[in-house]
Amino acid sequence: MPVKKRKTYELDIIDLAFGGKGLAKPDGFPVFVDRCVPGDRVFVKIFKKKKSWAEGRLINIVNPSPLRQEARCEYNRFCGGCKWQQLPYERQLEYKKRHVVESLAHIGRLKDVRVMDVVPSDYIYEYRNKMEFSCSSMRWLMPEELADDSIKKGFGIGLHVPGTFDKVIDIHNCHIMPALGNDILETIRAFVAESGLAAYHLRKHEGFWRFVMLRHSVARDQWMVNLVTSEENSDVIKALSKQLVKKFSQISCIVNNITDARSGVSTGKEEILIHGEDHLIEKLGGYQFKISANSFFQTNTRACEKLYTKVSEYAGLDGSQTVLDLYSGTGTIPIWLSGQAKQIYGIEIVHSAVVDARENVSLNGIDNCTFLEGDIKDVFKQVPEKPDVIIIDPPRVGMHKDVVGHVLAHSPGKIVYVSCNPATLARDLEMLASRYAVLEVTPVDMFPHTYHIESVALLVKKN
Ligand SMILES: C[S@@+](CC[C@H](N)C(=O)[O-])C[C@H]1O[C@@H](n2cnc3c(N)ncnc32)[C@H](O)[C@@H]1O
Repeated sequence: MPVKKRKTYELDIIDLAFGGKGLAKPDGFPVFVDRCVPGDRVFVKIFKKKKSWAEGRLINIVNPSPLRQEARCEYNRFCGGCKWQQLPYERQLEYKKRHVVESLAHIGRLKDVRVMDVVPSDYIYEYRNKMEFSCSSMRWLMPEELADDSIKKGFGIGLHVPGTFDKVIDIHNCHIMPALGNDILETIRAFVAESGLAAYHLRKHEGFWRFVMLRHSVARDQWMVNLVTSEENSDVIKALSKQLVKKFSQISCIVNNITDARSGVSTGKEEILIHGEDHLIEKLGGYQFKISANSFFQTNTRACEKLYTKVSEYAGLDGSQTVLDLYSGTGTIPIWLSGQAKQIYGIEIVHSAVVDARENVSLNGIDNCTFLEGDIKDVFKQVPEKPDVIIIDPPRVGMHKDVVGHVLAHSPGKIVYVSCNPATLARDLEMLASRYAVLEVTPVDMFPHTYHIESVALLVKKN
């Protein structure tokens, strides 16, 4: 075997593989290494060894690839957020397209599908409209911080080291959210540090401060601050709110979500409105959307408009069709298409998302969108009309096989499949390919500097 666990090796990175990791092949044996660029010569320590592949940790770069660029973010070597910053954006798009093509060919056995160039994100920094930072009483120290005695070693607010639940990097500057978010976070950090209340201990499950969620409305340039705590303490939360509102006129909403759940989920069991309204208003195209603290909304607003434009184009509606939108979330796709269809039905499992969808429909004065609540595999039968077009936008795991069965049984003339995971996209398209021809797939980049890629596929019924 060419490599052994816990040993270090000097390797040449020859490609990028699944999950965005660099690939080296000493004597033909695949070794995956995170945060590498093809053309890098790197020093690597093997930490996982399987029969047919191994995984190594980057120790240092012996010879950087000519492709490599300086990452803008100082936490880039450790943070789980955006690991591709060292790769120029055009190259990121090339690799993302290739990932879609290869997933379709290898997982879905769909070799001849036309895959278009990736639709890029106009903003490659400051593009995320929502960030969720964890509070920790035991923050993880970067190597240079370990040597600095002036650094407070306890409390931190930030993002996790990938694959860990208890290692939080104290992030002072995150480049993928709008810059003001960092100033807001800094004010919160200073307040929390002086508050006399402990940040959450992620192993002992003790402490008051749990998460800070920041949300931004591009349309109104307004911010929501969601302070997630383990219990209620209105004096402290109101004091922080007062400071924030005084300093940042852009904050239009502050809520306090309270949760004693042990899991790292920032959704509160109870929400208390502290300042302003309990939601933001965002716009997509000409439509307005109400976004509450716990609602799902696509995280890159401008790229979402590009995604939905592609959905409209593929749906090719002329006002006469009935559309069924599976996995409809807060109703954004039905509302986006409402002016182009006779009637649209959405199915969504999360109650609060369905409530938001219905509110969003009335907010926009729309009368041809109806939402059904429940698991699609159970609720599908309740759709009162046979759809001409089905839109499918499932979570990363893709479609349940019973849902595939329902879709095939209804066999609409056209299917538009939106996916955030090329692997499950390929698997599901293969299942649909018995009755449908996959005419075209367009990847849309919603997540610059990460290997994630959204895709829209157009399927038409075979004769
Ligand atoms: C990727 S989101 C898409 C949301 C929406 N189309 C959008 O663009 O904002 C997937 C949605 O599917 C919902 N979902 C997941 N499993 C479901 C199921 N079995 N039945 C119905 N909805 C489900 C989730 O709650 C989530 O809102």
